[in-house]
Amino acid sequence: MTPPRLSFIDEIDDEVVTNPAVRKINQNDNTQMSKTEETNLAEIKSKNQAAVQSSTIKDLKLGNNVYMKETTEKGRGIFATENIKLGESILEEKPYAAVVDDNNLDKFCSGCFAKPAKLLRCSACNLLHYCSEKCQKSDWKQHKEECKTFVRLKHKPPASIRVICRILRKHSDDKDSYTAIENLNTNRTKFKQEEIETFAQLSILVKECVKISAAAGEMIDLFCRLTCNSFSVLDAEMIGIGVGIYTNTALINHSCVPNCLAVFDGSKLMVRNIRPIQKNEEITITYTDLGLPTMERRRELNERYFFLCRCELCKRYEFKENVDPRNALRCKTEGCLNPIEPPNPLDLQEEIVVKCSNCKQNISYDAADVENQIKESIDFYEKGMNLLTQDEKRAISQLERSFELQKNLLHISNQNVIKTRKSLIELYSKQRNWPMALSHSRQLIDVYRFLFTEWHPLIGIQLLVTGRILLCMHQDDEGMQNLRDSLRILEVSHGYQHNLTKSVADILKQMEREIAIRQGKFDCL
Ligand SMILES: C[S@@+](CC[C@H](N)C(=O)[O-])C[C@H]1O[C@@H](n2cnc3c(N)ncnc32)[C@H](O)[C@@H]1O
Repeated sequence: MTPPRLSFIDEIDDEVVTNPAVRKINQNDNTQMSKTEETNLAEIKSKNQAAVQSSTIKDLKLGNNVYMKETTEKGRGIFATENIKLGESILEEKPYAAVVDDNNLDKFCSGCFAKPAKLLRCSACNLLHYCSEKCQKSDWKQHKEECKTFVRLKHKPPASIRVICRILRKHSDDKDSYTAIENLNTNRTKFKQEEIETFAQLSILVKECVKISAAAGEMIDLFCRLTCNSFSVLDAEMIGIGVGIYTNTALINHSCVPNCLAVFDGSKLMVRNIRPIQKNEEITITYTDLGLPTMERRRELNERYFFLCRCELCKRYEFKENVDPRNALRCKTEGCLNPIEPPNPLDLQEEIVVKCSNCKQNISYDAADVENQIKESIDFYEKGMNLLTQDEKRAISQLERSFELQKNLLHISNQNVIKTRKSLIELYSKQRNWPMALSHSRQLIDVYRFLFTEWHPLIGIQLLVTGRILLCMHQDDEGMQNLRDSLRILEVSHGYQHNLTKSVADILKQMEREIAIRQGKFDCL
């Protein structure tokens, strides 16, 4: 599962930060940078305060059924002006700037983010690809200067730098629209010194790409804003393909039990509600992967967005008696699938006995042994993932070894089991080993139904995957039923107009027609 938010700093690999060119300029620039920074800090702080205090963003155009309000706990947020029934589009927004990820540049169009069978490559920089001349032309205003830079620089800037450069170029062309960027929350004072230093180093790289006169402090501020406000652009199946800045949607706060989700059609972002919403209820999306254990979600939200999540899901697992299945062991009693608390790494006790809240049996295990098995299964998983592109059969064998260890030890919804199953489904499908792919895919539907709300798109997508597998196995009736169930969810999570929803509806129509012809019920003319 890919979180809809960008891991902005993670995107920038160590190689870029430790690039000698960047270090050298940085050393020479050090004193100047801190002085400039100091002079700018007061100005920046007052600007930020003005922005955060501004429920005064008068020209903010949001959807018809929402308004912005400031709260003491979360700052600005978006709220419903009326009751909203399930599956509506709450906000739709084109990106202020968006770029395709480095490893997807030859797979997705840098203009519309579509994934056609064939792409045209920019013949000057050889880096960006487009689905059509039309897309290339419409992106040219953005790409023109960038293209020259890519040709000039040996080291191609990573996606995070490319997106910042696009923002800065837009700034010099259209100062008014830049207010939307300045209005984003910086959380500047909450970043660690080492993060600010990384931003300072990366600013040098940005300045190599764009001719700008922005002071060092302003640049750092921009990095802070993007870290807390940028989105991973996802493909229709919720896999990350790029990074984008959506200035209105960035006003929506987080919950691990969100009433809405961000889905994308190309680079257009749509916020759709997967639960009915009451008048004046806050609109929420998730900033993190909801398959992660609560402790990890909280840690990520705190490190990245500087808040302690107090949603009902996080609070539920503050109580020891509630075991989070996302990192749980499984009950050893036959037929009992209850989650069992995993060993605490800080606990020195070897033999652990816990009472299963479902079957009431005492479950005992050796903490060191369990930890070793988990570690071993992760090692096999990683070996399998490293072999993915070289040798699919060996990759499967390593992943199967990982799964073998996990299946009797970990809860079915444990994040490690989910990851292994997902990779196995992909590999078995590539190998056309449909029965194995089917068995994992069916299990994953159950897991997602257990973890997520009824209308979560991942359930719809897994039903679609399962339906396709079944059709490949000529199990038409069950395959069609899975596709129908998938369509019902996608109509809510993605909407009728989304290309994915339309393609599932088309497959269904086509299959119904084929089956009718086969059964002689339909005149093919
Ligand atoms: C993308 S911004 C959302 C809009 C923001 N509240 C504002 O005023 O601009 C992310 C920031 O909002 C705040 N935030 C978002 N969700 C929150 C939550 N559930 N609890 C507390 N603060 C939250 C945090 O400060 C976070 O860094």
